[in-house]
Amino acid sequence: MSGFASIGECMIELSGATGDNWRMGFAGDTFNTIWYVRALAAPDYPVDYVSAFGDDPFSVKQRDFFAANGIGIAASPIISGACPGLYAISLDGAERSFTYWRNDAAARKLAGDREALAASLKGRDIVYFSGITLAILTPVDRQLLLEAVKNARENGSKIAFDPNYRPRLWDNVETARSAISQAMRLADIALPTFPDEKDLFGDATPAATAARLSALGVKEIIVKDGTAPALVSVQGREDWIEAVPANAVDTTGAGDSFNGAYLAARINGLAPADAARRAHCVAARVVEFHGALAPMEEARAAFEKTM
Ligand SMILES: O=C(O)C(=O)C[C@H](O)[C@H](O)CO
Repeated sequence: MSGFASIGECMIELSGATGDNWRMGFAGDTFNTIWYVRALAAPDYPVDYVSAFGDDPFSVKQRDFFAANGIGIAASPIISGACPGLYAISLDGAERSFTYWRNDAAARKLAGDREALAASLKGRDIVYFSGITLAILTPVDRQLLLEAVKNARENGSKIAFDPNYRPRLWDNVETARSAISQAMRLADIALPTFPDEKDLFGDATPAATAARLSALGVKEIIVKDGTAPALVSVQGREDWIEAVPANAVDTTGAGDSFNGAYLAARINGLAPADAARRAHCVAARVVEFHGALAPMEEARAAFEKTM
């Protein structure tokens, strides 16, 4: 087994507006996470972003960007005539909100080719996906994806999952609850954010989130809570890991970078509580940049900083 696969949608991102001038980049929750895994795991550790792509000039630029940064696309299909989705970041102070243009994005077809999906997930140490990955799929494709993840797990991959609840992407709360719980039953590592879990499941505290996920069978649970301490709950042991102060300008990607740094640290052999400490350091640096992706060398410097 070797390598990390992250499944989902990478969009065109508009961030850091000065007046009407926007900076264009590429981002999307599961892509943001693989970006930080790429930055922080060993340089020869294979990482692939599993999605579906278009063939217009922006799709070509997107794939060139991945390749230039050492991120493969495994057997992801390239769909003729399709193009990527787009989102723009609005800021209220450093707090972000998103406007999306993504209904026809190529990524919505990521589970359409079962053989390609199975090939992309084959032999991975870790397969990662999120509630956004589930939300963008049709109900039929959502089940195909969950089946592919289940097969990967049965074949020895560890499954990591972040519910990353975005109410606007779901038809209704019941569907979101059911799909996200189904995914959690397949997860070895859960990386939820407390306010999302409170909204969706009514959890009263991060400890209640950890207890609910543990009852679903998850063994390694990290409950993020913004600038409050993260709860690391692993087989009965609980550690609360303090966040790191930051001069935040844009909180986009904070949770995703936490996940990427956490998973990279675990891949590099660190224990869960130490991995969460590193993850907080990286997330605190990421929010000091506009957009979801901080330069890899900045993430590395934050990750290596002596604690
Ligand atoms: O909201 C989404 O679907 C995105 O993927 C955009 C952002 O990059 C992501 O939410 C940040 O966590």
